[in-house]
Amino acid sequence: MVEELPSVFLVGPMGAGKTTIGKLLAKQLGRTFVDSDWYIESQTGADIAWIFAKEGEAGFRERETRAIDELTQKPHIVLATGGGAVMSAENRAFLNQRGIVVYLNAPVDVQMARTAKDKSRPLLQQPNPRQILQDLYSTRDPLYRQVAHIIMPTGHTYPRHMVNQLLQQLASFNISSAVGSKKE
Ligand SMILES: Nc1ncnc2c1ncn2[C@@H]1O[C@H](COP(=O)(O)OP(=O)(O)OP(=O)(O)O)[C@@H](O)[C@H]1O
Ligand SMILES: O=C(O)C1=C[C@@H](O)[C@@H](O)[C@H](O)C1
Ligand SMILES: [Mg+2]
Repeated sequence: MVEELPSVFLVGPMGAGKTTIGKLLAKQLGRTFVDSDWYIESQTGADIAWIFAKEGEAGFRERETRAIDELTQKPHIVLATGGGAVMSAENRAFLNQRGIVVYLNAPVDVQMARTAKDKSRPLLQQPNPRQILQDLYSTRDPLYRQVAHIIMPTGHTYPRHMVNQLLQQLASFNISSAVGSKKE
């Protein structure tokens, strides 16, 4: 972990709000926001659906580990990770040891509602996405918890309110807002 300016890494399932919250949090902290899914797409020159179709999930995971290794070495950023990033022990060590990890935790019903219309997540393009989200949650929830320094439920809270709550928790890790947290 970089002592002076630790980065904040957001983990959690698809639809938990990592990208949404991450962007707002970075703005409040005056930091650069990076999304590992977007970074992988920009490095590859192709979207995630294309990578899964051409290289399989295994190919995507190799790219993801390279991206997580690289991005977790950057100080002073807010990083939103892909929903499956915690599946690799190597990624978990990079995340847990190099910054403050926040687990954004949303119930499966909420994940379902938030991801239903978006076709960009290849793992959910199946006849029963709810079951897939449920199965992924069962496998991954213990791993998100294992790697996290802070756990925040996101299911029923507006993004701006979530960010204010998160800023309060991050203060105890010496991470503070550059522009001050706004009241709802
Ligand atoms: N706290 C919230 N309240 C209401 N809607 C939200 C909240 N957080 C996110 N959303 C909405 O849910 C959808 C999914 O959010 P987002 O893309 O941020 O999830 P994610 O965790 O980054 O997912 P993925 O792992 O697939 O990248 C978006 O349409 C976003 O606007
Ligand atoms: O939960 C997952 O395994 C994934 C989540 C997304 O963020 C992307 O990283 C990709 O669609 C895989
Ligand atoms: Mg995202």
